[in-house]
Amino acid sequence: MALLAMLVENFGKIVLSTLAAFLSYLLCYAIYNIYFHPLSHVPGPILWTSTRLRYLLSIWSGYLHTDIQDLHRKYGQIIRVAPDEVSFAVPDAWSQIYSNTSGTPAFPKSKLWHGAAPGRPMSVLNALDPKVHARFRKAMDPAFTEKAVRAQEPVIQTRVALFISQLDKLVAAAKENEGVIVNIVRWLAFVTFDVVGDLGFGETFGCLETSEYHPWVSMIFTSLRAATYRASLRYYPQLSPLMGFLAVPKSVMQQQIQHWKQSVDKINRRLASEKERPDLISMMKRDDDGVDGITTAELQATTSVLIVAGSETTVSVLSGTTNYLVKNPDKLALLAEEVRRACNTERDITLSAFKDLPYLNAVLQEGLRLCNPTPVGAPRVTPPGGATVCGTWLPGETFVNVHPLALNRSPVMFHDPNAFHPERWLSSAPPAFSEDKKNAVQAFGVGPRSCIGRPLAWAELRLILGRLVWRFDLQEADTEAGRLDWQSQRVFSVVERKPFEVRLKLRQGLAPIHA
Ligand code: HEM
Repeated sequence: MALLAMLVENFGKIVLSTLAAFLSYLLCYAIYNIYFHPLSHVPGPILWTSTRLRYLLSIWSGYLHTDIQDLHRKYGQIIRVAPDEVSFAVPDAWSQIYSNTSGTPAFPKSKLWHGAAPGRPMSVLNALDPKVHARFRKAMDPAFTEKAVRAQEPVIQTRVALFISQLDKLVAAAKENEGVIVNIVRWLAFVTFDVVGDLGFGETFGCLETSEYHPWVSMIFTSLRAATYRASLRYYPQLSPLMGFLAVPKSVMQQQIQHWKQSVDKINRRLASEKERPDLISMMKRDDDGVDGITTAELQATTSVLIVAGSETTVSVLSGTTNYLVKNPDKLALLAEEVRRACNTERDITLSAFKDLPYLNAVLQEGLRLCNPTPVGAPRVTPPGGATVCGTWLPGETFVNVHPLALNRSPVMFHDPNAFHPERWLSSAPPAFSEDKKNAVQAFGVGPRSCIGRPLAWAELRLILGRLVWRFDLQEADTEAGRLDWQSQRVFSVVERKPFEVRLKLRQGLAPIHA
């Protein structure tokens, strides 16, 4: 009783002393990080290097990518962006961090960002052990080679043809010569999700047929934003349960569970069907002992990852590139001229007809440079014994990252870095671009965990953009959504794409499909 009375009487003092102790601890922690931490020699602003709070606020605001780009501009190519994190804007860092180089294995992923969701089987993304990851890649490889993509071409072409035909219907319904204003981001999302759904699940999401997002697809961005919040909170595990509850509403958690169940159902339906078709599921190697292939549960988790990894990225690059093209009509005219000259009729348009078109490839390279779909990069950690990257010694368990935007838009790497100049990628590039460091751009990543879907992505990028520009004249729409500045959008692991409108007209001399 006496103790309780004393506590009540001194409640104010106890709170104040606890607060003072906490603030003193915080101050000592910040002073240690700024002046005595083994990374204190790496330049960076005190607000970012003293605690991780500023970094987290930046993630939560959706502007980590541009904040880090600004910090690189101010503090240099190798900077400290949190007490235990260093960001590199040096091309050599790609191979030194992400590749297996002469006896030094690629730096591992951190559990903090890449742990499997509770109750879910392991997928290729969170197979953290290099040997297990190698088993996944070996089992998946046959589905992602150039040869496999050629076999998958009929599936891709069918979806792209429907994309064109649906847009044609909209154009045909508009007044002659006026064309129609469409939110092209939606349509590009419809086609990329339907392609990857058809290849991954053996059934499309029906987005193109219904001109609507399938609920599974609508959920993806909310899910990724929730996953970004949840992962970022793992930096402070003590606060995680409370803040996790605040940052990720229960309804989103329930939707995520629902999302997972639907994926499993779709994959099981595909596995049970007798359909003989060249899709991803049929080409990945299965082994329920998990020795010479991936198990059914691993296949379910990996296919679900493929749908997201294969669509969110491709749709961002296509939308961003279209955004730059309509704002640069002279470049758009060059592209249209090239693709139309290459194929006289729509039937002539094949993967092989478009594969080596220099200007189409240059436009897409420039799109990948300016509109990187994952501009916050791919975090890794140094091995327990520490490592040297680009001449900078880093203790063990230091977070490291190459922030793509800081390199891709750097005036040190590129002439006129924020402008859209496909010409810089041509073999006959104008002299102004001769000093460009093209190897700074690694949109598909580097090393054993780089993008397995690269050949498929290139096939989709060329066919979808090429066929769009072959059939339609595109113009900037004089609407608010038509003026979207691509670079201003927020990022939560992937770009939070805003509506972007363009005016579409049927190319002169072509008859509408739906006359
Ligand atoms: C323009 C389109 C694309 C871009 C820019 C892109 C970019 C990337 C990058 C940078 C990584 C490496 C991430 C890391 O190092 O942690 C990656 C990994 C991955 N991508 Fe892509 N990607 C694209 C399209 C695709 C497609 C079409 C698919 C398949 C349908 C795909 C499937 C994957 C998978 C499964 C991984 C994980 C690989 C592993 O962990 O071993 N991506 N992608």
